[in-house]
Amino acid sequence: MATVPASLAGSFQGSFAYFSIKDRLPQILTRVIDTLHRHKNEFFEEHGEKGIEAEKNTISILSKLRNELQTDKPLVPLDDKLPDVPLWNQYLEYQQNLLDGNEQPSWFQSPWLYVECYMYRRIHEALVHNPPIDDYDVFKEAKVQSFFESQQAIIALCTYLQEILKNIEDLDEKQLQEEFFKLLQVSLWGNKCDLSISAGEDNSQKASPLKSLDNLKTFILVDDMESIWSLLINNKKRRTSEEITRVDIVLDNAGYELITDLVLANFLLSSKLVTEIHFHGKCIPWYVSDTTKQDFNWTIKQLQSANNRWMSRCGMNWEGSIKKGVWVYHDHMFWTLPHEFCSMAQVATDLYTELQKSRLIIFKGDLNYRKLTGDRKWEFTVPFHQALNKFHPAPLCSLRTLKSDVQVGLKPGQGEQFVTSEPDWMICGKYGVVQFDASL
Ligand SMILES: O=P(O)(O)OC[C@H]1O[C@](O)(CO)[C@@H](O)[C@@H]1O
Ligand SMILES: [Mn+2]
Repeated sequence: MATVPASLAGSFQGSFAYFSIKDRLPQILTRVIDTLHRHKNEFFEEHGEKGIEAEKNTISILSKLRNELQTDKPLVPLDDKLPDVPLWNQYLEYQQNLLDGNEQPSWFQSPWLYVECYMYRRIHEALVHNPPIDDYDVFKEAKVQSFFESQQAIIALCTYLQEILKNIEDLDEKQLQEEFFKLLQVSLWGNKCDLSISAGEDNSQKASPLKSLDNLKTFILVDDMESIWSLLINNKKRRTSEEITRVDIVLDNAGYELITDLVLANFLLSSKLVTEIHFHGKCIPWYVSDTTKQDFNWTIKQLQSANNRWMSRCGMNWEGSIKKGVWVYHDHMFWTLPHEFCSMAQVATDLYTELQKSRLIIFKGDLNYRKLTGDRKWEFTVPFHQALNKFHPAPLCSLRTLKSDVQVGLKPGQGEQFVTSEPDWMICGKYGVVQFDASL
C-alpha cells in the first residue's frame, strides 16, 4: 500500500494545529465553562440544588480538562456508558501503539484531528457524568444566536428559493444549471459561518448571499461544479419513473449554513434532479456549531413560525418533505469519532453500506474535508482521489471553505503562489473548493 504523509499535529511548532491547540481549544473550554456558569439559575429553577451541584461538578471537570490540555498531559480513556466508548478507547490504544514504548499520546504530540475531536467528546463526558444536566447542549445558545443574527440573509435566501419554485417546471436545462450552480455556491460560502474557528464569537452571514456570488467566484480554488451537474442531469435523463435518485448531505454547521443546505436540498428535489435527500448530523454537540437532530428540528420549526411568509413557506415545505419521507435525517456515532473517513468501511460498516446507496454524497465544511483527506501533510498537487485513500462509497464532493492547512488537488504552483502573498490563505475562510471524485 502506498504510504501516506504524516498527520498534522501540535508538535509542528508554528503550525495552525499548534496554535489551535495552544490558544483556540482552551478558549473554547473557557467559553463552555462561562456558559454553564451563566445558566446556573436556570439549572436551579429546573432541578433545584441538584442542578447547581451538577453545574459545579461539570465546571470543575472542565477546568481540569483545560489544565490537562495546556500542560500536554497524556490522553486518558473515556469512562462513561455511551456506546462509542470502546471505539474511542481502542483508538487511544492504536495511537499508543504508533509510538515507541516510552511515549504516551498527548495533546500536543498526537494528531491534531484526534485531540480536537477528543476534546469535544470529553466535554460531552463531563456533562454525561452529571445528571440532571447531562443532556444540556453547551453550544445551543451560540447556535441560536448565530441563526438570529443571519435573519436578513435567511430571508433573502428563502425569498429567492420561493421565486424559483414558482416556475421551476418551465426552466430549460441551461436555466436549471444556472440555478443549481448558484445554490451550490451559496451552500459553499455558507460554510464561512462556523463558530469553532472564531471560538464561538459572532461569525454570521450579514450580506445578501446571492449578490456576492460573482465577486466570490475568483476565490474558488477548485471548481468541479460542471462534473457534479453532468452527473445529476444525466441521471435525471436516464431515470425511469419508479427509480430513486438519492443524494446525501453530510451536514456541518447549524444556523445560516444549514439553511443554505436545506435550500439546496429543496431545489434538488423540486427540480426533479433527485428524488430523495438524506441528511447526516451529529449525535452530540460538536465543534461548537455543528448540527444535531435537535438543531435540525428546531431550525425547521423556527422557519415555520417566522413572520416572514417566504421563510414560513420554506419551513412548511420542509416539514412536509420529512413527513413524506423524501427528506430523511440520520445520525451515526461515526461522525463524532476521531477516525479518518478511509476507516469508515471497517469501523462503521453499516454507515458505509448506507452511503453506497447514494448517487452523490455532499460533504459540507472544513472538518469533513480534514477527515476525507486524513488531515495529513499532503502536497497541494496530490489528486483528491489519492488523498481519499480508498474511501469511495459513492461519487462524492466536498463544499468547503479553507480553515485548516490541508489542501489537495491544486494545479502546480497554485498553492505556492499564496504561500508568500497571503500566508493565512488556508485558514482564513476566504477561499473555497467544490471538489468532486467520481471513481469507485
Ligand atoms: O465547521 P467547519 O467548516 O468544519 O470548521 C471547523 C473548524 O474547526 C477546525 O477543525 C479547527 O478547529 C477547522 O478546521 C475549522 O475551522
Ligand atoms: Mn463545523
